[in-house]
Amino acid sequence: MTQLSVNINKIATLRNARGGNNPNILQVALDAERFGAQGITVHPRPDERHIRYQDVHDLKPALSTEFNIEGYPDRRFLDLIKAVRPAQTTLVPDPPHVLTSNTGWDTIEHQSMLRDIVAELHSYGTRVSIFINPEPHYFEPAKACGADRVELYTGPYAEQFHQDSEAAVAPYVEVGLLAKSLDLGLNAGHDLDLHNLAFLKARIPHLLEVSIGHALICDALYFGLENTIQMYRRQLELDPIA
Ligand SMILES: CC(=O)[C@@H](O)[C@H](O)COP(=O)(O)O
Ligand SMILES: NCC(=O)COP(=O)(O)O
Repeated sequence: MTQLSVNINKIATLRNARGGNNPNILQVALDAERFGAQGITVHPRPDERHIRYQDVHDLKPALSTEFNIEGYPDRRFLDLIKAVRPAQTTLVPDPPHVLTSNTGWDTIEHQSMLRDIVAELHSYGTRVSIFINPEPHYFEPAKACGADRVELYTGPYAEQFHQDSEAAVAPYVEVGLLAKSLDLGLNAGHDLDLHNLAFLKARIPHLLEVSIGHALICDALYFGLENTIQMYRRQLELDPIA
């Protein structure tokens, strides 16, 4: 079964637009869980333009599903993980002012740094996932770093999906099998939506988790949060597409 982790960064973006506490992040996260989210994802960035470090501290004791914290592992981020101890930490190589995540780790170049960081994070009792492009040469080094899982960066898949869905998914299927052979758990995320999700899941049935924020929150404007979360859950439960 593939778990749906709802990324609530966009809720924080909306809240921050007026400086108050509307919408209330904590309430939205609890409602998302009640509506069927199987995890909550946040990606605090150094400028705290959406989720703030304090939000992360406030969320942890309230949540009853898996908490996934994504981010670049600078000292402040590592100390946050040490304090909060989420179920999963996803390491993302974003520089400070990037608009949004746009690539995975070069696990060859950053092998020794990642190995040290994964070991430190394991000492805090968190599962560690590494955000990664669908390129086979990065997978054995990711395993050698000690990662429990990898999260496939699905931005390029989403971009190509409408032109040629088979070509778009092919590299992901290949590395999905490679991850399985290396005993690396498999997550996926970035720009997944109601159009491209079921196809990805059908081609990579052993996906353990997808984290979805931007499109899901946009859809919730039209369908409501409860309906939307249920719609995404159903995409993950459809029979395989021929
Ligand atoms: C790693 C990843 O793909 C997500 O965390 C995504 O980047 C969301 O971050 P933003 O909400 O800042 O765009
Ligand atoms: N890890 C991906 C994530 O949390 C959400 O990405 P997006 O759906 O906001 O593009």
